[in-house]
Amino acid sequence: MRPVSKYGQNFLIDLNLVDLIAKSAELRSTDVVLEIGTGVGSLTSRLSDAAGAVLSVEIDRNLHQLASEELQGRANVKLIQGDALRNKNSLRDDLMDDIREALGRLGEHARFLLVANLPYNVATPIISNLLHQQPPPDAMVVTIQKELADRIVAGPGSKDYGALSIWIQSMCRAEIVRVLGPKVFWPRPKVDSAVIRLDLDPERRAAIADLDYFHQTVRALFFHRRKYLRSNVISAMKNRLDKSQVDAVLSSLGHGETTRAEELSVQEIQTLVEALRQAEQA
Ligand SMILES: C[S@@+](CC[C@H](N)C(=O)[O-])C[C@H]1O[C@@H](n2cnc3c(N)ncnc32)[C@H](O)[C@@H]1O
Repeated sequence: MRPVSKYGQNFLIDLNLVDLIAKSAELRSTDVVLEIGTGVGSLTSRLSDAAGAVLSVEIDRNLHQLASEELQGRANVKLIQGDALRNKNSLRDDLMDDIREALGRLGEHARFLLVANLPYNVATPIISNLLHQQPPPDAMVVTIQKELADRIVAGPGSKDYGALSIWIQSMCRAEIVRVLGPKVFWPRPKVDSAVIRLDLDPERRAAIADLDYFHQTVRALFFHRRKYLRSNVISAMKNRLDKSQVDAVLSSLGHGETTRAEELSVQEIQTLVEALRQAEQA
């Protein structure tokens, strides 16, 4: 078998780590697990042992074929061959239909989790997009590039803190479970990886009045990192709020002319975005 690098094929060869990922998910028999990147099915079989239903997607036809043979007879596993993404930013449509169907079947305590050794090139859109879905995952336990994990867990003032940290932390508790060096994969990637765990906080998510507005605005606030917050807000609100309206919102929240977005906590950014949304509606 020859790995296809454009598909981010770095397989975990240390099976203890495959176990660590599966164990970190603390699965129950009423859980529905989405895995993106079946590979040859080593993580899939462990997920199938512990969960109620596993839906696993693999883009590579040959791997899908191998995994289908490997996982034959496992009634709680559904394998899909194809791209998990419809386009750069959205999941393919049928995945959530399958998830909702399985959740309905497994009863009122059923939870939805993403557990995967993600293909690195699509890890960000997969994680970000799942938080827009209904339902979003109750938890995600995934292997990703360490550099991406650092951005996800970063706090104010850190160079890694940005729109992605805020989008995820506004809804989830985020922690790095384990840093993995290149040696535990075949072929070896050039960079370190990390297993991260994200736990959804439904109350925090419900506190965001408009998820699409929030996500877009947060991205715009960090668009020009070197600029002050005020100038990023003015650009983001172009043709929607004039400068005096932006200044009124910023000063009501105590943000001065030299405040930068990366100095604000997740909560402060949330409050600011909601104030801008309400000012637009006024
Ligand atoms: C990092 S490997 C993980 C494989 C396996 N789960 C493991 O742990 O060894 C990522 C897998 O995702 C697949 N993949 C890449 N892009 C994909 C996409 N857009 N949709 C579905 N699968 C994808 C790759 O072919 C590869 O098998």
